[in-house]
Amino acid sequence: MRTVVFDLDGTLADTSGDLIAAANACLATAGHPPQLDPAQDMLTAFAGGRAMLRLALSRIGPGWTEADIDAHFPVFLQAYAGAIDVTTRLYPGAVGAVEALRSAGFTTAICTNKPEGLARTLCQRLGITDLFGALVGADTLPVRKPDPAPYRAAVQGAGGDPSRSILIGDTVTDRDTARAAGVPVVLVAFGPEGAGVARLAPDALLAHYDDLPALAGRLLP
Ligand SMILES: O=C(O)COP(=O)(O)O
Ligand SMILES: [Mg+2]
Repeated sequence: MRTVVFDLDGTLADTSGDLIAAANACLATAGHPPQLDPAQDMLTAFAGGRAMLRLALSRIGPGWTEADIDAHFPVFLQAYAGAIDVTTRLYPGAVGAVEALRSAGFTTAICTNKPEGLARTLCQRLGITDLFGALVGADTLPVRKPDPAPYRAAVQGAGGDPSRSILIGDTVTDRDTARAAGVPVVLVAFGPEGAGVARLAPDALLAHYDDLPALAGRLLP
């Protein structure tokens, strides 16, 4: 069975607006004005909550430490959980492509560095839970991407074989996960960097989800 594994943030869905709003809400509880802008800071949003908090605290001033990030992180997660699907949208064609892959006999899974609970909540709100045979999040296993273990768990959870699988993602973390697992990686070219993600030397770029079924067929003949 061939398997296509998807990253979530920045790959299946544009979650950046809600991630940035939650980071700004977290700063507000500490008395700070908003530091992150939905248009300018998308790339950082897709690098995850901690990356957003590091950028925000750097803009406020020097002297912050990783302990400050750790202290802010639960507040950020709580704000995000309360407003996870306000502006978040699936990318055009994503659902159709996953349905087409499944009709063509592929199994599908999600491997994300979002906490599993939040990822499951978001998938339910977006109505895509049943399109995936497995979902592995940042805290499902003791290790997260770019460790290959969550990737392999996602493939196997969907009933697949890692040696007959590919990863669709958006960041260097996804590229490194695929390399560590020894599988092809496709990076989406509709994110904030556009086709600039080619700098990460993926096996292929995906300009639009309509192209994915044919591309998956070529990478996994
Ligand atoms: O929340 C993150 O750190 C990134 O999540 P992703 O792995 O779904 O892109
Ligand atoms: Mg991502």
